[in-house]
Amino acid sequence: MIPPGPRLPAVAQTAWFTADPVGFFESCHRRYGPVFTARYVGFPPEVYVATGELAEQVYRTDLGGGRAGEARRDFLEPLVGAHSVLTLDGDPWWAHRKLLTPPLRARQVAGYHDEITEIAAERIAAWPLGRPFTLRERMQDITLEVILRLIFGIRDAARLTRLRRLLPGLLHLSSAMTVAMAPPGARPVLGRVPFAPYRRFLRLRAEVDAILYDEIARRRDAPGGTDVLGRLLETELDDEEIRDELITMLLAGHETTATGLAWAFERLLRLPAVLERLPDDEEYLDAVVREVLRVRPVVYEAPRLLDAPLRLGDHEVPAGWYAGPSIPLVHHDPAVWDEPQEFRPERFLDARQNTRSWMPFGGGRRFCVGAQLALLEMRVIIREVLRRLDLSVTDPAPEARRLKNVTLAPARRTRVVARARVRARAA
Ligand code: HEM
Repeated sequence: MIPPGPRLPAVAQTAWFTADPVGFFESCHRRYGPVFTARYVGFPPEVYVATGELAEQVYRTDLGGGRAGEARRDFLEPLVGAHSVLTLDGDPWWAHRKLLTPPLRARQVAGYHDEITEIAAERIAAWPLGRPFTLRERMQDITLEVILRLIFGIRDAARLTRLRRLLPGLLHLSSAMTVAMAPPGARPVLGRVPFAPYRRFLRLRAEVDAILYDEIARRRDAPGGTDVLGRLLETELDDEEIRDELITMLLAGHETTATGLAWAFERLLRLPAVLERLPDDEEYLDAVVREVLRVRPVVYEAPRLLDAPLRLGDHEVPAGWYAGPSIPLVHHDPAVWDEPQEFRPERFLDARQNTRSWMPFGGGRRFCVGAQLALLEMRVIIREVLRRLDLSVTDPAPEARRLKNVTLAPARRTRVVARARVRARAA
């Protein structure tokens, strides 16, 4: 039996999902149970599952029968190119994944701790005091810098300045343009239309690529370095493949981590008892980060495009459809999470916690390759902010979750006021 779902026309489901993704998931779940079908304009039907156990069954298709790469390719290829671990599948995917994993392992990224601390301290020192501002952009500024210095390995001040200026615009144009304005078949034409966003995107991309290829050439002449680019240059990847993977890590790791941090402060500033125990208890800080990503997962889904029909309990999902977890629903499964709505970091201090139902980074073989870096960044940046500043919110009401590209972001972008700490917290 095909999983049930709303009878509304696809256009109405798309509008509902876009306006309130979590509300849409919750309503479908209540009405149709833990496996349901949504229909969006321009895409094959998508089946969502609401438990960790069912999600695992979908992730098992990573061994054959499901393609995570193809599910993302149409949106991402204009920016990440044809050689990205995000959009490849099968053997070519594995060839890249094998090379990208070692430099992003926990032990490797631990070596970035001090430099992330420095970047955060430098940036936080420039935040305004005593007047409202939005934290999300400030977090994007920090996570971009981490990528430029520790992944791209760029040290040259002029180059850093140019990329800081170019990359936010490129990312912005690419998300707006690929989804809404440039279906794959129309791209060659749109690329020639003066003033079309797609043409502007191509121009910006060419500017960024010129800098990246130049950097790659320079580094081939002077090998070494502990950044991720240095490690990729030791592999058999050619320049174009390396360029594509650098942009992939930027795209996958910049806005996601910044949004996770924006949610961390959106939650913490409304939870004085939790805030009080921060930031110096490292184990508790780690639990706080994990709990933030549970109650406010940044990425809401991790679909696979099915090559073959997939059985999920009493249901069968046809080949050619998408299947994957609704991550917010899995993270609020009452059979696994005691009082799921409550923010309780202590859950993660308990070693028996069921981690199968915690999937902010997806799962299966396509599990986020940058998860360890993201977790480290979140711990370090939260700690550095709290050591230096007292933050307060401008409006005590919780911020709603809004769709922002592939993420769920705080609607008011985490609006706060900062004051210097009278006595700095212990360093
Ligand atoms: C809080 C921050 C982050 C979140 C919530 C996040 C979430 C995710 C999710 C849900 C997936 C899809 C997994 C799946 O399909 O099962 C993914 C994939 C990926 N992420 Fe992350 N991510 C974050 C940070 C990063 C960072 C910092 C990097 C790199 C530096 C990164 C690189 C990637 C890559 C390359 C993939 C594709 C993996 C593959 O298909 O083999 N992510 N991420």
